[in-house]
Amino acid sequence: MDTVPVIDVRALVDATSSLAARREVAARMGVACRHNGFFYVTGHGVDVGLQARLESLAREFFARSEAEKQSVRMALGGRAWRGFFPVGGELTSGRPDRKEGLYFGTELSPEDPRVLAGTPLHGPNLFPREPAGLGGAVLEYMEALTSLGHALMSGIALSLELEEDFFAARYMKDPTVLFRIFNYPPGPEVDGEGLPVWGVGEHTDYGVLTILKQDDAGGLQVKSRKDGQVRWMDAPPVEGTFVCNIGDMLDRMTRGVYRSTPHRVLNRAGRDRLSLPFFFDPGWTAEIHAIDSPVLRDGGADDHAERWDRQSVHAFRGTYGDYLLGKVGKVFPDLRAEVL
Ligand SMILES: O=C(O)CCC(=O)C(=O)O
Ligand SMILES: [Fe+2]
Repeated sequence: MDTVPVIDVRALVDATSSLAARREVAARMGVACRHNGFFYVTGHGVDVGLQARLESLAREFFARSEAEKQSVRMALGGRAWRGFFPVGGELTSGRPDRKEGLYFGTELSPEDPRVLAGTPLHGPNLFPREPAGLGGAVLEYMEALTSLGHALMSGIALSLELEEDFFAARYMKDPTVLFRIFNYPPGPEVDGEGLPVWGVGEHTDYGVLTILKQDDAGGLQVKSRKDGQVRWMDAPPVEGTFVCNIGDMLDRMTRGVYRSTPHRVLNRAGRDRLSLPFFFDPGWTAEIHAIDSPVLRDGGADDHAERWDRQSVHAFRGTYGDYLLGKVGKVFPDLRAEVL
């Protein structure tokens, strides 16, 4: 399998589908998850008009002046960790990425007990005043993608011979939802010292499932292993699809049978690249455990020596909130000191 497979997930989204049809989709997802952990989805039912509106409003935002964009800078979002960061502001893999972005998450009122208690990454969003419709479109999109996330997780549960609501019941009753909009400006592929300048450096995602909308610029690459050889393969834009990939927590839960696969971005299009990753992850206080299932008895080998961060997800004990905080603190070192 040298390309990222395209899977029609209509049966998972459609409440009237047969169990046999859902199992068939799940089986395809299972193959993709055991292989590279990446697949495209079609038949997802997310409104095309909403996607187009969001994309165009996002482009409008990034085209504004730095000063306007800074009016919603992340430091103003405080512990909720929301808002704008400029190009070079995020260090995914220890070095500054060539991207700017907006961070969003579940909209919580300042009176929510978790916000009152000062829980990091919880709070109201920091929406720009202009373009005026952006905040509303983001909320609508997050709601649509949350439904899709539940549908896809039911497929992943079936693929592991678990109850369809396994993840919904145990981990995602109150999922941690983070949503980002990134703009990758064009630029030279190497810096003054000849080192590559990534849009996003090599990394794995932290949670369970990422659902990514990318524009037509391309540049996303997935690390693949074949006969012991590492190869970077392209995950090019495919009209009407989302790219899905699994994160560290599903790797942990499946004992490494479903691997969180490293990926990176290099914008070679010579123009801006827009991408919108949606992270559908376990509840903040959910304790992450390996799933007890015959299918997962012979888990994959511990891979920490080969991982980009040299950490073992299998040695991790704690809640998803603990895991996530450890990671975000590293990618925004300045902000960490300021707001956490
Ligand atoms: O922009 C992309 O295509 C990928 C972004 C990504 O990997 C991430 O945000 O975790
Ligand atoms: Fe990622």
